[in-house]
Amino acid sequence: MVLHQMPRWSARLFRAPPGWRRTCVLGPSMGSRWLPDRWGMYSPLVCRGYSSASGSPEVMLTCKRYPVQRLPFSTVSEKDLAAFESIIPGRVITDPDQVEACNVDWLRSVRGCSKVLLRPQTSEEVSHILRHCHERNLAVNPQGGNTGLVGGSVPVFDEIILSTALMNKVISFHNVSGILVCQAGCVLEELSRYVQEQDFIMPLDLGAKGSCHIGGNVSTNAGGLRFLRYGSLRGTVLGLEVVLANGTILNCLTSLRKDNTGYDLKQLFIGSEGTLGIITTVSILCPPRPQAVNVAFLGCPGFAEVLQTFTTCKGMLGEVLSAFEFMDAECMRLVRQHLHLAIPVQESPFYALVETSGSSVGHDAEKLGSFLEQVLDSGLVTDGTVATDQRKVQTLWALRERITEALSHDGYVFKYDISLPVERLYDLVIDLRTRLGPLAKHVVGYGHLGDGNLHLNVTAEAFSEGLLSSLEPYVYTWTAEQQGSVSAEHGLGFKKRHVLGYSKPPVAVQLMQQLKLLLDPKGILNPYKTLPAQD
Ligand SMILES: O=C(O)CC[C@@H](O)C(=O)O
Ligand SMILES: [Zn+2]
Repeated sequence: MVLHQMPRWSARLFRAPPGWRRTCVLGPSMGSRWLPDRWGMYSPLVCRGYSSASGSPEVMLTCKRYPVQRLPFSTVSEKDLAAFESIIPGRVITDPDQVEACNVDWLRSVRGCSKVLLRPQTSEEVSHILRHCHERNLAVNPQGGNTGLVGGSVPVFDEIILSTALMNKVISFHNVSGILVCQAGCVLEELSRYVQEQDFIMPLDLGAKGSCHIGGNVSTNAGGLRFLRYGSLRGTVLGLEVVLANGTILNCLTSLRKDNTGYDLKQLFIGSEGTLGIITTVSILCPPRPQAVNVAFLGCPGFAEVLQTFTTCKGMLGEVLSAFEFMDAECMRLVRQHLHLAIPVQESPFYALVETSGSSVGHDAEKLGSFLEQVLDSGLVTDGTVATDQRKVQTLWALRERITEALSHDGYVFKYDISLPVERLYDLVIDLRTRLGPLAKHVVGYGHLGDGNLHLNVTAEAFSEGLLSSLEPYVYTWTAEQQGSVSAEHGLGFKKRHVLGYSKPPVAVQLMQQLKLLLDPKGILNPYKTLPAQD
């Protein structure tokens, strides 16, 4: 371990908070108001939030908070319910309490008023449901783990909620190629555990792993914590089965690494947030499980030093580097304050989390040791700690993964997920602190520095139009001026659909609208999402 070669460096032990990273999936009854949060725990915040008896304020209806008009879809009739019941007997949910939980997003920032929740188990059932909805002009909101951050996974009005929760079977896993084929509703953490038992890992990892579904991950093209090493789902997803708006099943479920026959149709459904079709089955390439994983948690005196640490890291750790995340002091303070997690290094203006994943314990430790020596000696890093055993590795990761959760305890959160040239990644955070002054409670910046992805979060006691108008369109204009992306990895959903034009030219937006019309002529699939409203 690095500690032995380098006495200045201390590997410290932290106690994980009780219940940390407990796994759960939606209970079979769906009658419970205790829903798992994105981190797979039954957190008090979520329990309070979903219990109307607790007296916590109701989330304002999306159609009241935002200027949005219901499109002329039909409304669900008794005959429709009977038709659904014949397709999925016993899995048509109309109990208001159960449906309500699926009407509200995890952040408790948007709320629809759907009256019906459907829980199919197979692609054929999804196909029959969509055929009926298409004929009847009924709008449908596909929903996975409901962990999205842009309001894409809950209805805006009374769209039927089609949950993938019961589509949770692994279909096959090939332990030579590492190709996993599974249904869309498999929970990411359960898949991770499943493939790990066979010495593989999932190519993506997210803070929300305990609740999010692989189908949701693919339909939003989720990025996450392993992107730096394993790249986008656009590369690791090998095939998809998708049900189109009219109920047709499109089988592109190949498990081939190479296939240049015609247009790559599956790419249309990756990242289109359920607006072009509902993903029902996924074929995905899993990398072999690394034999040695090390995590270093470092304190840096400034953002310039974080950047230089990253450059040094790439140069010295090269092929074993698997993650480089950064956090500012403000977000770590909130993690300590709201989650009571101990920060293992001296208080610093910035922190970096570096992960290496390789095949040789000794080789990786040696490389990491020289890197740490170099960054410490040159003053790029002022304090740090290293973990090699799994429990400590997870404890360090928790400090990064649980920032979103900590922020949600701080009040209403305005979220921005931006791609920027890495050297400008933190400028907007500094700029906004001055611009917003006391209007904001906290302005924090953290994210996937290795991918040029900033998570800019602004907290306030409550949602406020005034604060919103100081933030938008300012943040988007600023980002567009740097040729950045206004949504790096969270998608556009409902909340960001109107800003697509900041990152894509009019011709591209028009082509997207034409594709939508071609695949979903009645617009029944996840309406009011992804594409800007058309007049
Ligand atoms: O809450 C956020 O802004 C980011 C969530 C997620 O993408 C993360 O990287 O932790
Ligand atoms: Zn992220």
